[in-house]
Amino acid sequence: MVRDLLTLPSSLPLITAGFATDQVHLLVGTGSTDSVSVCKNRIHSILNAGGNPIVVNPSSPGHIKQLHSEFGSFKEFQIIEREFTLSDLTTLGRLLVCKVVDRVFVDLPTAQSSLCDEIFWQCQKLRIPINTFHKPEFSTFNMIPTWVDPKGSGLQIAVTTNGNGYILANRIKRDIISHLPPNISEVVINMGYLKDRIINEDHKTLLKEKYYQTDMSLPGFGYGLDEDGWESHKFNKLIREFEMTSREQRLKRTRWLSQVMEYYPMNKLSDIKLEDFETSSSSNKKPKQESVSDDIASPTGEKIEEDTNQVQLSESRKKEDSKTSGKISLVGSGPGSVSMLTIGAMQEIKTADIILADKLVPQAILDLIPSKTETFIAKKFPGNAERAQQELLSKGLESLTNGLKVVRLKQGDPYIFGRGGEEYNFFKSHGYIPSVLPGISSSLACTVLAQIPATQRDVADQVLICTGTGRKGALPKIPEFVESRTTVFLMALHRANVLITELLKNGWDSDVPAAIVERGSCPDQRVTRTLLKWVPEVVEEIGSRPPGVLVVGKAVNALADHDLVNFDESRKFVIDEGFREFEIDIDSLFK
Ligand SMILES: O=C(O)CCc1c2[nH]c(c1CC(=O)O)Cc1[nH]c(c(CC(=O)O)c1CCC(=O)O)Cc1[nH]c(c(CC(=O)O)c1CCC(=O)O)Cc1[nH]c(c(CCC(=O)O)c1CC(=O)O)C2
Ligand SMILES: C[S@@+](CC[C@H](N)C(=O)[O-])C[C@H]1O[C@@H](n2cnc3c(N)ncnc32)[C@H](O)[C@@H]1O
Repeated sequence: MVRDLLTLPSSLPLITAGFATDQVHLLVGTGSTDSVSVCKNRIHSILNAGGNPIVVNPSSPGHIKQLHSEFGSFKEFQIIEREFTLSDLTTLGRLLVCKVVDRVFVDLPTAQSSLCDEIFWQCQKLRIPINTFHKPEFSTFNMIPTWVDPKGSGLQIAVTTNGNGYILANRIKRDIISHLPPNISEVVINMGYLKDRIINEDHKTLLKEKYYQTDMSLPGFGYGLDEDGWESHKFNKLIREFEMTSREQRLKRTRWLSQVMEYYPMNKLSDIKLEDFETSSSSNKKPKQESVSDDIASPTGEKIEEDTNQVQLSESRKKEDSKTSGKISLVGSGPGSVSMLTIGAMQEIKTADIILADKLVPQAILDLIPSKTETFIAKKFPGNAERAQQELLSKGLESLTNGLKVVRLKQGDPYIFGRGGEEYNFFKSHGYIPSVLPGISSSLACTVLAQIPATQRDVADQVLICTGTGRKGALPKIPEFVESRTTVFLMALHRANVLITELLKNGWDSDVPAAIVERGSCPDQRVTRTLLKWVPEVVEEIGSRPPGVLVVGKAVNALADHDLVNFDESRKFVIDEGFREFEIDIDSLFK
């Protein structure tokens, strides 16, 4: 690589979102060309961030005129029409910080470029961040091309290539923005609104109570603006729906919103309301109470089944006198990639009157649904899965009695931990025999996507697909350890520590290879290889990118580069990011 090591930092810059409210930012010089566009962009950025831009040593009367006409109406903006002196650094700043300016931008005409060195070292001594235009050697930070949502949602998108090309960075930024849903502003505004409401209504009551730790147990959803903890594994941590502590009860909506942000189709997040949570989580919700009391009891499983029976009775009564009856299919949509959807599933998606989709059905599949088709996405999140299931079934039944073609779009395969069998029985008991279309289950797709041959001669002669979480969050019956078996655990990562402990207690080899395969076949697929004994701490370290499977067995490394998977205490895991989608030209397929 041809790089001028003298000018560019060898390590990557630390990207932060710096607060600049009321700060004084000094712009020394306005550039050596007729255009003041760079200076203008900086002044706009400083004003947008609530700062006070002061221009000193403007390069020409023309520049002064242009800047006054653009920024003259801003009281925060100043131009000092004289040469720069080093004392400006310690006299033009805020009283709060002894008049030291908070940030310096240098863009001097060529004739004054010798000053750059002096300004830089003075700023270093005073610990003032400094950027010198096109001189990285005299800079401690650089501005990066940033898109600011013009609708004021607060969304900003910045891209840096760390010196590989400003134009390229701008183009990458434009490409990212072009892929956002058109209503992204409304999505961001709505999510921020719901977060603030939940914090004010749920968390503040907790803060008054003795046991509430101030360390948010759900990073990425704290009071502040820190958004770098968003992949924490905790937002998906196992919560038993029917055995929540009163504290977990109070944080229920926090978990719900975290999962909605993680799972729900991006473009639909603008329509989510807190009432959605109430309806999908407790159709018999207690009357709203002023303060959250200790006696909120989660409905028991029996209560929910009774409710479901109520749904059945009332719907079946309706059915008797309905004139036409609808049709229903339970359709497996595969792990997520469109290239792994069956033709039958595609046909069902294209011809449905209403689609009832799992929350796990990824965006790429949902995007295939014709815009005219009503889509209802299960709001199943930790702690309200049963109620959401009931809501979904009654929606399906209502549509059937109205004579609609109902497609129940399940993630992966309907009969692999998809409640497909229960749903089949439910609709059959109401006189609707579902047609069931298999899908590629994530349990097998993820092994292939991670380059794991689930069976291979002299490596593995059997495959076991096992849940990590049973009814009401119970542990499954722990399978025996078989050296020649590949075991794929689903619904397991949110309780990896408990599960692994049980496996090791039951004679599983702690050094057997293991792989965590998350968001298989989606653009943000992640494969993490490690050893079984280290899975809990690896999950803790890399955070959660659900949904994910845990694959255990010698087959995990059968095709891997042995140097890469030769783990020890100093290197316990290796990550392989991303999935290269097969290009699918759907139209040509059906010509
Ligand atoms: O490991 C993780 O990160 C979370 C694992 C995970 C679970 N449910 C989930 C996922 C996928 C996901 O949300 O990423 C999400 C999940 N669980 C399930 C489905 C399929 C469906 O409900 O249509 C789905 C997907 C729902 C959807 O996408 O809308 C099904 C399920 N949940 C459960 C079971 C096991 C059982 O009930 O016997 C089963 C399989 C039933 C069967 O064999 O057909 C139970 C389960 N799964 C789980 C939990 C913990 C609470 C919770 O997190 O929902 C619980 C406890 C409970 O629901 O009472 C874990
Ligand atoms: C309730 S089960 C549904 C399984 C689904 N019926 C199937 O056949 O793939 C949900 C679990 O499937 C796994 N899962 C689903 N989609 C996945 C994906 N794209 N990548 C990795 N794991 C996935 C995760 O273990 C998740 O906890």
